[in-house]
Amino acid sequence: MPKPTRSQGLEVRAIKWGVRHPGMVAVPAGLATAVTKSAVEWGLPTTSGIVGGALLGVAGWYRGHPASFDQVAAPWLRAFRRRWLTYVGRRWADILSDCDLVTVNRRTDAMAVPRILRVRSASPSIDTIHVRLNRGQTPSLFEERADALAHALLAQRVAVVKIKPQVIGLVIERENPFGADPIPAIDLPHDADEVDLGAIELGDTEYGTPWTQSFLGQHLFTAGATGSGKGSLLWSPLRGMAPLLRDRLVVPDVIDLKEGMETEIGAPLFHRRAIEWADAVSVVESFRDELKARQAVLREQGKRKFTPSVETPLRLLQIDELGMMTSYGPASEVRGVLKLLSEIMTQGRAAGFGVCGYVQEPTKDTVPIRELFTARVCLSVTSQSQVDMVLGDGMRLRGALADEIPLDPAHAGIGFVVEQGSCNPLRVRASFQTDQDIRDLVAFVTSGRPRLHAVA
Ligand SMILES: Nc1ncnc2c1ncn2[C@@H]1O[C@H](COP(=O)(O)OP(=O)(O)OP(=O)(O)O)[C@@H](O)[C@H]1O
Repeated sequence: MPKPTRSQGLEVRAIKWGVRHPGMVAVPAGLATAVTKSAVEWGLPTTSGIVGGALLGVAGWYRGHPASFDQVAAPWLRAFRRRWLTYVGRRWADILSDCDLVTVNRRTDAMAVPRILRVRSASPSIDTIHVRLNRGQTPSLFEERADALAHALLAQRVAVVKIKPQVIGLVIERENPFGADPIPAIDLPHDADEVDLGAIELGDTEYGTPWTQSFLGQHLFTAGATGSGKGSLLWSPLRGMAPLLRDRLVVPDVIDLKEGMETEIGAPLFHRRAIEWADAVSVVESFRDELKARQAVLREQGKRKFTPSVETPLRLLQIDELGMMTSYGPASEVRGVLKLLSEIMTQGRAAGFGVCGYVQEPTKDTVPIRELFTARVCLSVTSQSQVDMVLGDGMRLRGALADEIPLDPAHAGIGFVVEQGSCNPLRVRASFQTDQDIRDLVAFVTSGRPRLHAVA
């Protein structure tokens, strides 16, 4: 038999590599095969040129458009690297064996290691591995061993998610990217041109970049158990918009049915503030009436969209503990409130009327209008199912372990968001506003103008 040439030998080795490691995704084997095939057909110089060109293209993408690189290419490259360096054959087998998660055939004594089907790495600190269970194993066996597995993988925690019979997802949280100290409030912007309503800074992302949120044509939903830090997401948007509040290009209302405790200190910032049920209903009614009037004005002017101005400011309605309005209030009136809020939220976006709702309990029963919110933040919640309720189906499996965020000051304000255009959760931490920060904000906004607010 003729001896294979060097390039044929390479090709055979690449194919064998893929066959010998069947759990290890087809990508490397396919890639290696493609490269060797190209080397056989076009020669090494051409192939090196193509590979080099591709690498340069990736590097150019990274430098030229880091945001889209982070969203699209980085998760894929990270997953690839982790698959082949961290969760690779022998190492994976040893870890599972040490954690008692392998099975041994009684007849043949052969050890079977649960096979990795897929590795995803949505963020630098969270991986999700899909694993096929051996016959006789159950997801609860992995749940029992999750702590041991986390230590063996040098991770903070491992959560187990059932995907389908015999397949589980292991969500591996490698580290907490945020320190124990709160992220300080941003410096107060002084001029209106420093503020972009399409990107108000709320805190940091796990990449250490600013976490921004648009308030143009958006309704923001924030869910979190008591003590999770929802208050930060009430004050941070206002701080980010400070000069616009001062110049009346943004006019906020607030409903705070917890006896006004959360918002008392910043009361002068609000155009209307309600701390009792009857006033709260009238704030929602007035907000809807103003929306109707704004729509009429825009129609007369032949405009389909508002532009923030003193005559047509961005109107924000912040509702702390939204569940009190949409579920726990007097039964006879809750229906009317739901109708008003639905009207505002379905029609308000183009006219510049946004709603920010804050809830402890994000279920449909408590917040039937949940689906009308266009942006969502999930802070620490009390059950696994609440994560997908807030962020969308499958987000917990993709790494949003919001139910595992400890409810303590060192973790307050940490949560997950799913940015527009992305299908991966992003870990974020809201910046923290001390009482003094809120007082400074009030002083800045109200300086040189008569008090704006009128308690409804
Ligand atoms: N972004 C943050 N960073 C660090 N610590 C925070 C942050 N936000 C809040 N905290 C801390 O967590 C505590 C609870 O925060 P907060 O009152 O905002 O929670 P909450 O979710 O509004 O709770 P509740 O629903 O009971 O009002 C605060 O007293 C503060 O010490």
